[in-house]
Amino acid sequence: MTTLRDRRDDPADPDERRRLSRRSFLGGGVAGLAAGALAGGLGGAAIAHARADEDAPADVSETAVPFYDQTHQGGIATPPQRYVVFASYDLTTTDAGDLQVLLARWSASIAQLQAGRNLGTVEPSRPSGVPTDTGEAADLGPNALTVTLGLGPGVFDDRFGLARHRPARFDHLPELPSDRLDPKLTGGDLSLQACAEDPQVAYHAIRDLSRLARGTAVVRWTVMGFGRASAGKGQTTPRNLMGFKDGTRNIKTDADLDQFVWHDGTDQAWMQGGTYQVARKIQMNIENWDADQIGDQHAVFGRTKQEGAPLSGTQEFDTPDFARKDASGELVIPATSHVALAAHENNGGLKILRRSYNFTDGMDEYGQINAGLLFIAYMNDPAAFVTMQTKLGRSDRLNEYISHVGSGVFAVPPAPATGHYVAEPLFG
Ligand SMILES: C=CC1=C(C)c2cc3[nH]c(cc4nc(cc5[nH]c(cc1n2)c(C)c5CCC(=O)O)C(CCC(=O)O)=C4C)c(C)c3C=C
Ligand SMILES: [Fe+2]
Repeated sequence: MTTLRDRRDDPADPDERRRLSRRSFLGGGVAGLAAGALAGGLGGAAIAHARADEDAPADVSETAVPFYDQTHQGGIATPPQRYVVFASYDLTTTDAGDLQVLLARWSASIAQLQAGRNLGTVEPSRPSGVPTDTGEAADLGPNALTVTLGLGPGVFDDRFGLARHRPARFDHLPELPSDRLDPKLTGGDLSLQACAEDPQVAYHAIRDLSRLARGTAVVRWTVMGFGRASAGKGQTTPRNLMGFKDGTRNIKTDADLDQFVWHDGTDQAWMQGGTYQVARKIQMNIENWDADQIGDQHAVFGRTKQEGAPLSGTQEFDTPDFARKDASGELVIPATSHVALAAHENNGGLKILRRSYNFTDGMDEYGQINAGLLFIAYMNDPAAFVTMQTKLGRSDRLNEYISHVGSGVFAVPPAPATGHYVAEPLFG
């Protein structure tokens, strides 16, 4: 499966930003209007933000990521934006037709939102009219918004008659070592991951898409995240709330995406070009971490804090030497450090694409900081996560400072062609 287009669409590159904006503007007309009509007869969408001027100064608020006619949905291999709002939904219907309509309305609406348009009218002309768009993103521009739509394992249970379409590798995640999952933060029939360079744009997308779901699905759990804690190709490595660079050895090449992330369609053709999404809400015991000595913090991750270098090297991108020993015969990168346990060299070559975000929920009832990592990862077999987390959950030195409290796994189909919708082949 080719991924060139996804990798090229890098809003960090000023030329690419202009190209994306221009392409969305030029390509958005007919398709956008058709999509707007499908999204519930919502006319009057304004193309206010995309620019046709190739020489206009780059502005990330003007960047639009195309939705239709891509090999893969956005928000997976497209460059991570600074903010996320993640939502999992429970279906409240048992009618496959209702699910079909929701997926069609969501798809058409996501296309509008990613182009920087409102979902219909913010200000109806008649005083008795109710706005179809809540309006808080009306002046903000597309801000590289991507909304990634996933289907939970429950979609393929006996409720909708879709069991024959369930991919063989796709099921609920098993209970894993060290899990402390809160049922209220776990599972879901559908997921939406809205990422954007402006938090209000991401929030607006989830708010208005949730409105559209009324009568068919309700929000089960959500996380608002900031400070992308993962690096895409060409991006500097951000830091997580423990102060460490996160994403240094993330998947960054098309070859790795093809091998580890994109589904090849074997056993279920509708998933070709799709992937699986694992979302984990991981709480950090921040006060304890902040009181820890720097030597132990280094040993927990197997990397230095300031530079982010493996303990066997000096520079961030040095290849870790997991066999290297110090003068007293101890491994320089401890065997129970986070990176030693997670590295592909020590897991039969296994890799996953991470797309995590920091989150905070303020303070808990004990006056402690309630914050952590919304860990999101993409892979072509959820068993990759299960294998890794089984190992990490058993032995990771990081476990003293974190708890997995929320969880979900979702099948993410490929992007639809213009005029079609995500997962449409399920209803053929
Ligand atoms: C099951 C998979 C993983 C979970 C869960 C996870 C949680 C988690 N990770 C950090 C911080 C860091 N992780 C780093 C590397 C890293 N982590 C995983 C997987 C999971 N992490 C992998 C596969 C890797 C790459 C290992 C390698 O090849 O070396 C790093 C180091 C920098 C980097 O390469 O990204 C940090 C830092 C936290 C804080 C966390 C849960 C809260
Ligand atoms: Fe990690």
